[in-house]
Amino acid sequence: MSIESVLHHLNCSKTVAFNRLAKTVFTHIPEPITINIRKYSDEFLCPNLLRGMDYLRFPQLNKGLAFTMAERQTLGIQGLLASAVQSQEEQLAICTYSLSRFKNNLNKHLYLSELLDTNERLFYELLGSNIPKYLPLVYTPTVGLACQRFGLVYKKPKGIFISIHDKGRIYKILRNWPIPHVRAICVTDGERILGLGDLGAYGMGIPIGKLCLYTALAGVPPSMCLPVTLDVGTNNQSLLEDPLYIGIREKRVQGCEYDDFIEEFMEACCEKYSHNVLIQFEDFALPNAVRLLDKYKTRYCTFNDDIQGTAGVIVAGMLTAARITKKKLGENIYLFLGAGSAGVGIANLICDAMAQEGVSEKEAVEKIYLFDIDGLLSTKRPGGIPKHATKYGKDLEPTKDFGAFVKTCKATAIIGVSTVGGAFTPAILKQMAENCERPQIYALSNPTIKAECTAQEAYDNTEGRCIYASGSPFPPVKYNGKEYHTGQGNNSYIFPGVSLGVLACYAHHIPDTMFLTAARCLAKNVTQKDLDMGRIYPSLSDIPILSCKIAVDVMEEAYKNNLASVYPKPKDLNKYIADYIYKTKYDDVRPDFYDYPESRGVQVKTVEEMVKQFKSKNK
Ligand SMILES: NC(=O)C1=CN([C@@H]2O[C@H](COP(=O)(O)OP(=O)(O)OC[C@H]3O[C@@H](n4cnc5c(N)ncnc54)[C@H](O)[C@@H]3O)[C@@H](O)[C@H]2O)C=CC1
Ligand SMILES: CC(=O)C(=O)O
Ligand SMILES: [Mg+2]
Repeated sequence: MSIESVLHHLNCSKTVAFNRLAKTVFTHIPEPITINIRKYSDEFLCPNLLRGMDYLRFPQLNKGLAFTMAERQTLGIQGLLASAVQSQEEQLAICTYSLSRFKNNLNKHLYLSELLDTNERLFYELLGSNIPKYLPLVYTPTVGLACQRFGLVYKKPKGIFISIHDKGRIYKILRNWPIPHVRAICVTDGERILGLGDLGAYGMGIPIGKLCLYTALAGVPPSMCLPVTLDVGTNNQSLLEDPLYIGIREKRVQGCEYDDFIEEFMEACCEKYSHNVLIQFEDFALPNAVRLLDKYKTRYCTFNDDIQGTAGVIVAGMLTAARITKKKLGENIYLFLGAGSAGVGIANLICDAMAQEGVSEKEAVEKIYLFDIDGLLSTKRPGGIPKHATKYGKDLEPTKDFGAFVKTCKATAIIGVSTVGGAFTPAILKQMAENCERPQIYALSNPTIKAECTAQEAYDNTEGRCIYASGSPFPPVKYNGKEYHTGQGNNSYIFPGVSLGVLACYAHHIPDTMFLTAARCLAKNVTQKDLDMGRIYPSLSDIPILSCKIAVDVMEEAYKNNLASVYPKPKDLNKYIADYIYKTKYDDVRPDFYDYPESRGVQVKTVEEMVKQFKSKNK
């Protein structure tokens, strides 16, 4: 279809046409788009040319049985649907019930994935209806399993795979994505998927899951998001031999070839989607993660979630813990198990937060100890200290005995980012309880099996005195006849809000300070009720509201530091964000074109009523 025929059909100018089309199909574009229409001529969907069936085929448009009779007649889909007309609430009740019938979480994940392929708004409506219940099904821990089984899970394209053999053609491949106005890309090369190691192209589940959270937790319109997997091979032998493996069956490419490939990818993204397209790096392995962030953070609108997002959420937890312990950040001793992307990212942001308390960098660094697979980061150890963590090297004798060191350094906070499930043994936890009145225990490795200790273990071994957070959710803890609901120290509290703010004001860079801003905003929103329940984070259900607050603070910072590109600055940022975000409720199809009387006449039932009705019918 040529652009000329589209314009002829619409009888209007190119820019007006595009804005009208884009606004109709992707109804959630808040700002006018000024684009080079030629660039998009071969790649956008024109609603006026859509055939009726397309309204059922495209998940962005589909409402299933919720199309009213008037809409069905208007769109020419009468008869393609059964006669019943359902409300979105009724559909939600059916989905809630259907999902509850699956016993296995991977099957639930698959059900949700299919719903996303069928009816996007219903999918997000369902997710939003109970975030604590559904988040673990689209995110950690289930997403880890889905990645491991991605060969079975993979059905329809939800993102783009770019392989090392596509070098020289990345721009062309990006053009194959059917939606033109992508604003946020989440990219992985699959080398460090959660704590599960190198999953190669199976890692695609992660960018898909993270971008789902952009929408579910921050209202970023899904059409703006593009998941990408860079398939540079895998060093995971079992995948290379797995008949179901969907990636290239070669060892990982490294060195200059890898770097050139990433460079071409970054350039192609900007050429295709404008220079401030946001690129979130996710689950890259250690040397690449740190190196690429350093290389690109001042050249592109980019951040590394494992380094910076994680730092934001953990510093927020520590700021909240300070309200319980009555100790400033600078009055603690921090001991890390794991000195990789997450560990050093957190340590660096703790230093930045301490600097705001007036602690010098030297003093801050003195309060932070890190262990990696080779033991304490000691200047005396053979093999030295990895470059990204040099400043944390201590002039102490090398040791690999983390447990003994908990006592030696008198740690008041231990942070597990090691991928070693169960590494915080009962002895270590007991020692923490001796070190201070309210020890902080962060068992952050994902998925659940990789957590350094469970919530229950932490309580049981610290006489219930610990302040605990984990990367994946744990069931409530029972201790001394009381129930505690511990918090999830997961970057999902931070990256959706930061990205929303960055996207909304078209910020062209994302400095580290934005993550401290987000951390402070998150910490400020923890209530006494949260603390009484045993958690240092707000409820997961509050994340959508928190993300909007974080976004507003991020935007304020962007304007203050001349990083924003939307001018004049909106007068009311809260309203601007509220208008910006994706709406999961169905809207009427082309109500301004057609004025059919409503023919539904269906009594709307509540979700509870529907579930009850279904249960009684299916006994
Ligand atoms: N809760 C959250 O929001 C987040 C959690 N994570 C989790 O943290 C873990 C680590 O992630 P990254 O830092 O990105 O990985 P990474 O690969 O960059 O770092 C892992 C670190 O653990 C160390 N390590 C490995 N085995 C060890 C052992 N037996 N003893 C001591 N240290 C050991 C490594 O030497 C390395 O320093 C993963 O499980 C990941 O899922 C990561 C980002 C966010
Ligand atoms: C949460 C996250 O980003 C990770 O475990 O890698
Ligand atoms: Mg990650």
